[in-house]
This record gives sequence, structure tokens and C-alpha cells, in this order.
Amino acid sequence: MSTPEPGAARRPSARSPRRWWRSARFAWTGVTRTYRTQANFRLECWAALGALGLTVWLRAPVAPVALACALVLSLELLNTALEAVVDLVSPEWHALAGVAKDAAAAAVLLGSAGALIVGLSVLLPPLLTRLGLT
Ligand SMILES: Nc1ncnc2c1ncn2[C@@H]1O[C@H](COP(=O)(O)OP(=O)(O)OP(=O)(O)O)[C@@H](O)[C@H]1O
Repeated sequence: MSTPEPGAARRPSARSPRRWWRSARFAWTGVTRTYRTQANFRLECWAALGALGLTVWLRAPVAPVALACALVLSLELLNTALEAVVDLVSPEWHALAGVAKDAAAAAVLLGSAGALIVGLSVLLPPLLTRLGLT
């Protein structure tokens, strides 16, 4: 017989809308806390909003831009999560902690470079047309 998880009795059943809502609230807390504490995430949020606004204004395809923005923001959230776990388990300097943090930061950098390429390839041609430069 399996041992019940701690706190399981207080938790709504797995399929209930209340459980889904509860998880969504925790996720939103993750977003707002990261926004408050991480300057890079704030910058990326505003850049994403700007890119989406520009996309709508130019009547360019929204899906690739939205996906690129979601990728960067998700990677930054994961990077923040990983930094917090590393700081928890290894508050002292450790080579492996450095490896983990550097790799997570690299993931954000790589995702941001990809998003920039997507943004430029989708938005630059219609922007130049709109500005009468082509
Ligand atoms: N405990 C540690 N052990 C070894 N190296 C670490 C450790 N903590 C941080 N580092 C090194 O310092 C770098 C910066 O780490 P830090 O936690 O300050 O992240 P950051 O990129 O400045 O993020 P933020 O500004 O969001 O806190 C890491 O990428 C890693 O190379």
C-alpha cells in the first residue's frame, strides 16, 4: 500500500477544476515573483509586449512571434528556478553549482538569439515596407 503524500488530504481531487485553478494560481505567483525579483525577466516581458504590439500593428503572423516570446520567458523562469535550487542546495561556492548556473544562463542566451532571429525575419520585411524603405 502506498503512503499518502503529505498534505494530500487538503488537496482538491486531481481532476477537479478547483485543483487546476489552484495550480494556475501557484504558476501566476511564480510569474509575478520572478517579475519582481529578476531585472532580466522584466526586460524580456516588456520586449515581448513590444514585439507583439509591433506584430499586430504590421499585421504580421502572430504565432511565430508569440512562440518566440513564450520560449524566452519560459527559459528565464526555468533559469530562475534552477538558480534558486542551486542556491538552496549549494550556498557555498562549488564547481558543479557553477556548471548548472552557467548552462541555464546559456539556455536563456541561446533561446533569446533564436527569438531575435525569428523576430527579425518576421517583422523586418513588413516594417521596412511600412516605413517606405523598400
Ligand atoms: N554557488 C556557486 N558556485 C559556483 N559558481 C557560482 C555559484 N553561484 C554563482 N556562480 C557563478 O556566478 C554566475 C552568476 O551567478 P548568479 O547566481 O549571480 O546569477 P546571475 O546570472 O547573476 O543571475 P541573477 O542576476 O538573476 O541573480 C553563475 O553563472 C556561475 O558561473
